Amino acid sequence: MSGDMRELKIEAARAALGQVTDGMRLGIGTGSTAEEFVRLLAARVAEGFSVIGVPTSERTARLCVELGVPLTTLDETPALDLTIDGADEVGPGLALIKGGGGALLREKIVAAASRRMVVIADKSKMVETLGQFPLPVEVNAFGLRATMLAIESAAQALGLSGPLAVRQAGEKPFETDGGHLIVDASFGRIRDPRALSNALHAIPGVVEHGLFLDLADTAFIAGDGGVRTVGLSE
Ligand SMILES: O=C(CO)[C@H](O)[C@H](O)COP(=O)(O)O
Repeated sequence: MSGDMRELKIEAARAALGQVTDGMRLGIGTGSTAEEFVRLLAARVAEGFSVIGVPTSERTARLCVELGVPLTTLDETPALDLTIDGADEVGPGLALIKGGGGALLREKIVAAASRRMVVIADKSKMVETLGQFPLPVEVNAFGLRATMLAIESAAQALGLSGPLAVRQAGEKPFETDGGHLIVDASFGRIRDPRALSNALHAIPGVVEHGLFLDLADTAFIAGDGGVRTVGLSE
């Protein structure tokens, strides 16, 4: 990652930190941008700021522990004030593609348990139509081929097609924190994300997918001219 790109992620994360107030119960996202947020948050905690966080992945949990950000679980704290997370794509109406880091299931559970979700990203993530980034679909390993066929035909019924790839981690399939697999679906432009979301949810082997609809209310998008605040109407 170039230094400039990292700087943009830090700027977006800093803007999101401005939304955090003392005593908040936070959902803490996954990925390189969310990790910049954790670093900034940890510095505030070291100054005496009091927050408690639910991490959206084991990776984020490890970083929080290392940097001294207090953690809880969603079972102990089932209602959160604010989730801050990155995204792979940010489309109109703050529809998102997430799951590039493989944490989409916990990310969606945590975001849905939060009163608000704020997205932090650099400008490269803003798109007119979702789908240039392959859509991650978390699936149960049982019946993988049947599930992939079902995904293919559900997509086809919506006029979508393209290769499906089981995500790999070196020689082996990538395994999520929940012990599932990820199928990355390169459908191209997804003109009706809601229809695709519903169709994927109807497939028994699909655990969850990376379309985040009606979850985020604000995005802080960092570009060369500074950080742009994007609301639901944009
Ligand atoms: O959804 C995610 C992880 O599952 C990440 O938020 C997404 O992949 C963006 O990551 P980064 O900030 O590293 O670009």
